[in-house]
Amino acid sequence: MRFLSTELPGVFVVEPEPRADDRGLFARTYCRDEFAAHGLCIDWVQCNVSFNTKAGTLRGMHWQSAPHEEVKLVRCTSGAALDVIADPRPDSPTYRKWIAVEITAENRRAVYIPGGLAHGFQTLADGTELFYQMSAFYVPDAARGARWDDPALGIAWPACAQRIIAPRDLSFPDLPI
Ligand SMILES: Cc1cn([C@H]2C[C@H](O)[C@@H](COP(=O)(O)OP(=O)(O)O[C@H]3O[C@@H](C)C(=O)[C@@H](O)[C@H]3O)O2)c(=O)[nH]c1=O
Repeated sequence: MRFLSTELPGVFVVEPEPRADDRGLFARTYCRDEFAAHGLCIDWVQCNVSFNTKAGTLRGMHWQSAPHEEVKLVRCTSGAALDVIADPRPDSPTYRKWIAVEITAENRRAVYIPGGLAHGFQTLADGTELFYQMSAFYVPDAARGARWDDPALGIAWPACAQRIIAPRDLSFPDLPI
């Protein structure tokens, strides 16, 4: 696996190194020792799947507050999505910074997201499924969110014919500027 750092400290793109032969390919998608060698989380307590019927489905931007911060390892197992990570912590040197990574079933990239950062995605194809490994349990009372179009973040989402967003995700208050 290749661990590629990003402009948001602590966020990594994890790329598999496929071994191809006549049958297809084989690739490691997670290795405890390699993650530990990079100082990354190796203690996953929950795995989630997120299926999205339509292209243009946007979920996020979500995180859990202390002491329930979640590290997330997110990959796309069907279709394609633009995965977005933002820093919603006003006391952070990278407050309001965001990055986007295209994750697809074909490129098999995973995105490693440290606790406390906001995560969301927009699907780029119908029938897109994401698979998450999570370092902490779901605690609904600790759920926090930033709106997809929060001016403090200014995320450049891809254009699409129709964006599908849950009412809760449209109701998050503005982050301070
Ligand atoms: C996240 C989560 C939700 N649920 C329930 C609550 C609700 O009834 C239903 C759907 O939940 P949501 O609407 O919050 O699902 P969703 O909007 O897909 O939430 C996810 O969004 C992306 C961007 C993330 O980063 C994830 O960590 C998670 O927050 O599933 C669980 O039971 N366990 C969980 O871990």
